[in-house]
Amino acid sequence: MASAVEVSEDFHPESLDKEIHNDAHDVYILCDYLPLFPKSKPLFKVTVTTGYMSWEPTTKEKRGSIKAKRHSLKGKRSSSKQSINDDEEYMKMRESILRRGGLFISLDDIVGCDCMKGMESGDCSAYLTVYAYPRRKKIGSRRTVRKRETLTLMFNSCDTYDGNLKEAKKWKKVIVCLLKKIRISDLQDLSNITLPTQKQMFVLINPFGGQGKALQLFQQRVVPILAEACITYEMTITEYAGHAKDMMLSFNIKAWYGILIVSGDGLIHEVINGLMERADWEEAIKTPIGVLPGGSGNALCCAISYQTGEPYLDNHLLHASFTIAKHSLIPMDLIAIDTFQGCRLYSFLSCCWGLMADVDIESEKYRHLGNARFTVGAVVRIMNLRRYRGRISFLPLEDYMPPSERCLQRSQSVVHTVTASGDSGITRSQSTVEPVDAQCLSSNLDGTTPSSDENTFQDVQENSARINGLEKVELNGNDGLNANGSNIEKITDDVIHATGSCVPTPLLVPLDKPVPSDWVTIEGEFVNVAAIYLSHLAKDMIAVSGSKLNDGAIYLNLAQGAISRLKLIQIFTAMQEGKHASSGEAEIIKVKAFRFEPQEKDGIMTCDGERIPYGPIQGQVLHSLVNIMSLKQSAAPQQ
Ligand SMILES: Nc1ncnc2c1ncn2[C@@H]1O[C@H](COP(=O)(O)OP(=O)(O)OP(=O)(O)O)[C@@H](O)[C@H]1O
Repeated sequence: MASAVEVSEDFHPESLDKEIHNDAHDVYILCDYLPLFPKSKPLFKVTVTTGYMSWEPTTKEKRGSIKAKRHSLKGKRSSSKQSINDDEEYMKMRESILRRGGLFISLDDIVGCDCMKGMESGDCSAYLTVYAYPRRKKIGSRRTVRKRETLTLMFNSCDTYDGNLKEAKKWKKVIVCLLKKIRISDLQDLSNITLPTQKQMFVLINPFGGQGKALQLFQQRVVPILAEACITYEMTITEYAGHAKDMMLSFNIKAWYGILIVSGDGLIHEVINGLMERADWEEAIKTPIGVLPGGSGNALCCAISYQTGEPYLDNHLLHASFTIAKHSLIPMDLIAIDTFQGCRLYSFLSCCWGLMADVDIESEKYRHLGNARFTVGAVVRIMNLRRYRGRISFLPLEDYMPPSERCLQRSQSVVHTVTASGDSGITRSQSTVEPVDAQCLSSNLDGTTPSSDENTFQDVQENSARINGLEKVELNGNDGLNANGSNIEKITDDVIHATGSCVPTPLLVPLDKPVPSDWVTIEGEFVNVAAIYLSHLAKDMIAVSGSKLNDGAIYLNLAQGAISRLKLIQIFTAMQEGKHASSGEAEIIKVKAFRFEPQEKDGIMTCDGERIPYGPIQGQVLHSLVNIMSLKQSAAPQQ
């Protein structure tokens, strides 16, 4: 990091050309900053370089006039440390500028700048306002949060407004280039630099997301930040469940920079599945996707903030909007999910069966509580605990060591077979396992009607019928419906349409075939079965604190049937801070692929928080398929 350039007070910007010549990576600007005393001498030396902007008093005499400011800086010094990089030289520079009574702001905290005209008649000055969101200590808390700050430079060396505006525009361009990491080797070259034309964002808003305030929040609190960052957009409000997915099927990927989703995880699921169903899915799924918290859970948005060290417990919308304004593209894994009805879904968050799925769907009736609906739902469900019998198979990502306390039977290299005659049985290479329950659906999905498996095949039929039947039951009971009471429609919609692109999934064999021999199978009774791929399930539910967007891993959360209510409450409590870890009765296993085969007739299964037909499903990781708008990932998540 180069040091700031010392220049005299009568400095003229062009004179810097010579000085920056030997240091082609950094640009320095010096201009008048006269917000308090128009038409007086410059108070500050303003420096802009690749890492920061700073304001310093130019003369000793003038220092008294900014005494108050220097005082307030003391508090800011330590609190803003987290938002700037750790480069030693950079820190030294910052400290020295602050010591001299200056202001310092990291370019990482600046979203944009704009030229303006003075309000007063006769003022021929041009103003350049810089919009920044540095982190400041939250009053009464040890946490830091971003606060909007504007810094205004006045240009008044010319007698005409046009002359001053020309100068202001020039420095605006310099700042924009630095923000966009466009190299400027010489200020004379500035006119030769063409800034990339910015394509618009396609903004999708679910008016029923969360507590139904997504549109209002977007207009009041997001639009101003997008404007400061010069991000243009066109807004579309979804009209029905499934609308976003329909739009994605014919979305013109060439016409837009990216898709900005203002909703919860349900709309993100729709967008991803719409893009993946297209014939050109490989290109379409690379369309940058940004998310703003407009739902109840907002798991992806929380996970992004968590990984980048951005606050999300306080004013998440502001921090997520800042992320969009400053974003880089970070790849995210998707999970290809095959359902027993032959549907292919693409999941970015979770596939759940048991407790978590029950809570997600059953807590819909507490939607008015916002994010708290999950806590209330969890307490209600734990008090009325259900257990589900089934078989879980997975391909471990790392060496898998089952906990010795486990009561369940488990076998490495267990193969379930369905013979040509349709007899269901088990062959195993190592440990002893009881025969598979004859009602296991997955062994019979090829449609054969063997004598011993007749029930099983009927189960498949019944399962489909149950979905239709459920429609009435749930509508009558007003249970498990989404914002417009369309949950069942959503299931039906997915069942009918979710075929689409055939992305290769080499780890998966058809659901009616036994899992490959290098998979592990566990059979028994479970309270919770969840394949999770993000750190968060909701704002205060950190299911897997170590999960990254693109770590190629699925985190299988299994709670066996013997688990106590107390233990479950302890787990849910620990999840609020991400301190939940593997224990004997509740394991977290890192896998590449999984299969769930329920043996109970009734239950709830969810994919990304949306209900899917109840029956066998399987999934595998598709590494780094999606481009997500995020900040650069920080070394350690903070909150
Ligand atoms: N205009 C609409 N009318 C009714 N339903 C809609 C509309 N637009 C979207 N939906 C559906 O609303 C459901 C819920 O939306 P979303 O998931 O975005 O919010 P949420 O459930 O509050 O948040 P989260 O999933 O984070 O908890 C989705 O299944 C989506 O398909």
